[in-house]
Amino acid sequence: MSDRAPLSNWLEESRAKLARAELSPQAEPVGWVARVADGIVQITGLPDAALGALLQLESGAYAFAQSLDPEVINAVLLDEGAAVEVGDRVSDTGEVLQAPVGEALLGRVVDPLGRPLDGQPAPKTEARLPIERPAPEIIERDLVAEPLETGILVVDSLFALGRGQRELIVGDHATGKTSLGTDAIINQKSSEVICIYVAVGQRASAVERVVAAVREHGAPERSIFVAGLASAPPGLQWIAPFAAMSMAEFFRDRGQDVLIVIDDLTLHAATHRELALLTREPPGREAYPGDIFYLHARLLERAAKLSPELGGGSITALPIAQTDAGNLSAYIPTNLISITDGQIVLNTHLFSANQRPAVDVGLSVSRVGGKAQKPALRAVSGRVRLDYAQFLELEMFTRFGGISNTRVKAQITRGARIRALLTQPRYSGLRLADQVALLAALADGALDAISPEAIPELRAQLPGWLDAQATEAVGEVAQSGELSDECRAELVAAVRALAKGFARGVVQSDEEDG
Ligand SMILES: Nc1ncnc2c1ncn2[C@@H]1O[C@H](COP(=O)(O)OP(=O)(O)OP(=O)(O)O)[C@@H](O)[C@H]1O
Repeated sequence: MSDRAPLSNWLEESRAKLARAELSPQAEPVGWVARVADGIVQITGLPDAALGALLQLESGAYAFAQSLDPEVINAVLLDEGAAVEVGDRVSDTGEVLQAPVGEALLGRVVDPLGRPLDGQPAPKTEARLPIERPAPEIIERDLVAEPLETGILVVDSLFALGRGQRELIVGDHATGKTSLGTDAIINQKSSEVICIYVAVGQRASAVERVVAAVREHGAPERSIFVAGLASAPPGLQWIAPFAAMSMAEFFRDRGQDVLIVIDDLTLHAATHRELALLTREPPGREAYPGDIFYLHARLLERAAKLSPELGGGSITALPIAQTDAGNLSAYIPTNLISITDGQIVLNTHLFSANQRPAVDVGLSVSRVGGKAQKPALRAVSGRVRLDYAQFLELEMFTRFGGISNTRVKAQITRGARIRALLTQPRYSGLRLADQVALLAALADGALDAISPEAIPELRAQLPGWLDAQATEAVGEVAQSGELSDECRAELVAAVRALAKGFARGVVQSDEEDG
């Protein structure tokens, strides 16, 4: 009897505790891996998961829901070599896939999820944003009216870019596409623009070259390198441009200007096709799924100039696309050409003829940037395009025989000089005043006395020479963006004086000039 008293006390206490307990049942969405192959996991038992939901597998690996069926979810793995087995538990994190954003990413090389690839500690980012975000509404946008200077004469004078523009860089393999994008990033050294380079499906060594070039010549402290490397799971490559766009939007929303180079969308399209085929989406033209246009349109629409009420920030996008045998009418290049506000076409023959950047001026176009061009540059670049186009046509005829007409001869020598001017080595961006001085001098015949072969050396010496000989004009053009008659005269006189040395065959060094 005495043994039973403690037991009944305990029972009573427990009953009282249970009565007091507030039970709030919690359901945790849990699914199971039904199939796993080629970076794709098929999951059953998560009927409420959202498209793009971030899912965590039993091994700790992450995947995101790429397509939803009533019975099964196709999710793309985001972790390399994740040990996934059939029957593993999968939980829905309740979040859509997000990318870390913030200033801590500046100067860093990271994967699309913000994990470091540069051997340094993980960046301490202050916020996260979904990788898929809506593009700004029409009412939220402003006109593209401010130039984004690339420092590359052929681009800035003939196909000027504006902040908030999307301009495709398109060309065959090894025609200088990456170099053009990298040079545009490097030239932002003298601006306040934040730069993001996104590699999709590239080799690590190629990304390393870009990082090294920006670190040596540009402003790495204002640049972010996001790499979805060829060796990374296709899921990571797929999200890379979207994650990078969210990283760009963080700065845009603070009123800053951002330049994003996406290298390249042809490989991104191939990754999208690979994932779509693995998840058994119906293949369309060239086996790409039906949403391939929408995929890139919704990505690139996010690059825009915001209205002053929203801070006036901008994202300028330079997506890159690769062609085969110069075929611009292939599926992906035509899609991208119709999504963007223009294209810079790079030509293999020009590249082999050492005319670099190998920009095909006949096929390239900038649909909005011209309006954003600084008045000083607009004033002097008007004729160049026409003169150059005429020269290219005339040059073809000269191949069939000698030219006796002096006017035609003059046009050809002038064209050859324009070609020499538009040929520009890497890492040698020109300032606005340098570009204006060169084109004004060309128009006024100040370069007529020198041979096209001497032009590269003249161009190399020009910035230092102008700083010394036309200080006021350089300052005025840089500050106002306008070109007064006095300024123009001062700049042309300075170029004429520099050209004199070359005309005599004497290459003056800066010290001699000083
Ligand atoms: N303006 C230039 N002057 C001199 N060399 C250049 C110039 N632009 C590019 N190059 C050289 O051309 C080569 C190919 O350039 P790049 O890698 O940029 O081409 P790509 O089209 O991006 O190649 P891929 O198809 O492999 O992506 C590089 O060695 C680069 O240094």
